[in-house]
Amino acid sequence: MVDYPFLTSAPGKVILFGEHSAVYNKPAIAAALSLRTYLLVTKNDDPADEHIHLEFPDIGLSHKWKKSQLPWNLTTHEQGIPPASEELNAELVDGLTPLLTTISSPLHYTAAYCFLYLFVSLCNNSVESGVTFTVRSTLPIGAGLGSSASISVCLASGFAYIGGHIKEASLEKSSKIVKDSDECKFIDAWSYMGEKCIHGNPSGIDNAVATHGGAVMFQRMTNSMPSVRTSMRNLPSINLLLTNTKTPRRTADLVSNVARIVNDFPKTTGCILESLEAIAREAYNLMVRPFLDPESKQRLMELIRINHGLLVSLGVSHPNLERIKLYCDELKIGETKLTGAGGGGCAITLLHDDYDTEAYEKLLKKFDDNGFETFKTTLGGKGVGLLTKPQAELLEYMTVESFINFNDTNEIENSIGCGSIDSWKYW
Ligand SMILES: Nc1ncnc2c1ncn2[C@@H]1O[C@H](COP(=O)(O)OP(=O)(O)OP(=O)(O)O)[C@@H](O)[C@H]1O
Ligand SMILES: C[C@@](O)(CCO)CC(=O)[O-]
Ligand SMILES: [Mg+2]
Repeated sequence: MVDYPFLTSAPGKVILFGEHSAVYNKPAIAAALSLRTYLLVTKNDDPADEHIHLEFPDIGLSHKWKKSQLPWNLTTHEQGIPPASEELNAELVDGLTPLLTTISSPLHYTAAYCFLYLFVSLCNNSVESGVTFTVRSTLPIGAGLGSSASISVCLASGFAYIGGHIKEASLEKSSKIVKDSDECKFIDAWSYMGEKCIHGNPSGIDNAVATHGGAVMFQRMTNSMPSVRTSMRNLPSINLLLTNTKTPRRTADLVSNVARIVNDFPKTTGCILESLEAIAREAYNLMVRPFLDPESKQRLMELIRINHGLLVSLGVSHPNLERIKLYCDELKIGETKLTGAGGGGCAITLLHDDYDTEAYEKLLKKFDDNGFETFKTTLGGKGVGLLTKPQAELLEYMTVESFINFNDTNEIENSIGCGSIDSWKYW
């Protein structure tokens, strides 16, 4: 029996090399961020409440469904982990459609669709009504930092916990554990289905990083083989600047546009995808060395520039991303590439060791003038976490209202954040 309220949390990610080519089964490198999404699960005391409530204030979405109206008969709850190749359950997708007709914005629709798909799949009909699922994120949403995967992981882990598919997380996840826990495998596989609801054809890299944390080289395989995730334990300390253009875009649109180009220009794009693979492999070899010597660092910088150029050729840049690159080039600050799906969202700049601090100040001013936002964050953080009552006193008085009313990301992080409360448990 689950003791309400409880919280789950998962990190965003930054892709260093290999976005988009990851969808075509090429290797890519990504690391978890310290920016995270948090899901609060509460139960009210009203016995007459027959609803399940969703509160997604970050995107302005509040909704509820009568529990008895959900298509419970369209799932098989014995199914456990879905195979890597599994498509969304078409009958369930059809069964959910009438429940989403009043939601018109695509941003809201995909979030609610992901919520319902995972909820009906993972919680069974005996789940209590009067439960509210409230999500807050310290990540920018739709900006290339894996917000969709981190919400999918929060939902999949929360529902799997309620549905009894996974057992309690433990307070100390030993850094010596090399094998993935069954719980993490379960959450990874189901959050992948959540990502499918949000953007159709995900590679699985974002949800893998949001589940397991750390830094990885990831490659999706063909023919139903499970993806390969190679942990990169001692990532060299690289000085990265993360800049958000704040230009909105949807990963789903960018991924489907690349699919069209790949289809229309198979030979040309085949070569581009192979080049992207070579870049990720060389970057991996450079980054797993114990020490990044100046020559290796220089090569890494050049790989960043080449990677960005190839992404431009696939049509996933944006004038604002090019502006970031232009300013960094002009002021000789470092090499820049877009990160995530592109089309807006964020860019990363690997800083030269000897960049001029005055030039750096000028750069920040230019970014500010353009309405861009820079982030300080650390790479390689923890994966999916759980906060439950006996350990966390704050849950005694945490309400949906207080959670929604956190003013900003600092307040969220300081009040409940994985970085500030050490009673978070990890699977
Ligand atoms: N905090 C949140 N609250 C509600 N919905 C969210 C939240 N975070 C993400 N989403 C859902 O995820 C969608 C954004 O996902 P999308 O894949 O387009 O961008 P991203 O994951 O931020 O970037 P990328 O996929 O390039 O890393 C939103 O439209 C919304 O449906
Ligand atoms: C664009 C993409 O490669 C990364 C999005 O963060 C899509 C994916 O791999 O699922
Ligand atoms: Mg996404």
